[in-house]
Amino acid sequence: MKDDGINADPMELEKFSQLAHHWWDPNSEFKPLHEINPLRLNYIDETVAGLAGKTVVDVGCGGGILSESMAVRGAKVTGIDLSDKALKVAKLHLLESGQQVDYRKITVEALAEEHPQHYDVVTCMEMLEHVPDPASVIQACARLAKNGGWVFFSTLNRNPKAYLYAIIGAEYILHLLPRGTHEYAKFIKPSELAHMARAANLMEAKMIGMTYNPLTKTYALEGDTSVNYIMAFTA
Ligand SMILES: C[S@@+](CC[C@H](N)C(=O)[O-])C[C@H]1O[C@@H](n2cnc3c(N)ncnc32)[C@H](O)[C@@H]1O
Repeated sequence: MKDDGINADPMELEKFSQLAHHWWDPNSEFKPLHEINPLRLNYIDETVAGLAGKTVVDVGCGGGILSESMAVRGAKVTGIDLSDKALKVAKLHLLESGQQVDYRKITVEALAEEHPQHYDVVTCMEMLEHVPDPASVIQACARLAKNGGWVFFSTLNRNPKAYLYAIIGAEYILHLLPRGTHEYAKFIKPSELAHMARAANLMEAKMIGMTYNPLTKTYALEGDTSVNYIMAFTA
């Protein structure tokens, strides 16, 4: 936790704020998020046996790519983030899409105080590697879920291959992401994520890898969790 008691890195938030106006451009810095979105959306939808009618909170929602797509599937979605600009873009996009998402600027820890055991599904994707204290986010996500509800995290694994693919490959060679997007030390091994989740009383249910093939320029969900992965837990 930072000195001000807020579990956020202002420089990380600034990074996303600077780029926020590109959020819905599928050929921008956010291209990877657009491309992985159908994969993770289907994975979540199938895992929870249908998002339709479920209450969902999307933690670190950014410009709302995942939040909105879950609303399209019929979920009642709240999206939270601490970047004003990302939230503004997310809200503006609702005017275009006609979808409904309740976007709020609030820390996940504060929302968990406000609405403990409230949501059927909690998603926290590509966010843990950008916060000072991921364990605190995991605790809060666990607290937000109803008993028996689902909690999803996705993040980057920490090993030499992940460094090569996620930083050298994605940022320096293929230019999929701006340089400085990711900091290797903040990557999280699945065993570490599972440990923090168990400490938050979550039960590990399943895990899948998210891979990128630079030859076909396509993403896939498969068994290889060595670079990027999604872990699903029940509360
Ligand atoms: C890589 S983006 C991912 C956006 C979205 N989850 C997705 O996968 O499409 C990371 C997001 O986390 C947000 N973020 C970083 N630290 C945060 C914090 N402490 N609380 C809430 N959001 C945070 C950033 O503002 C940014 O929108």
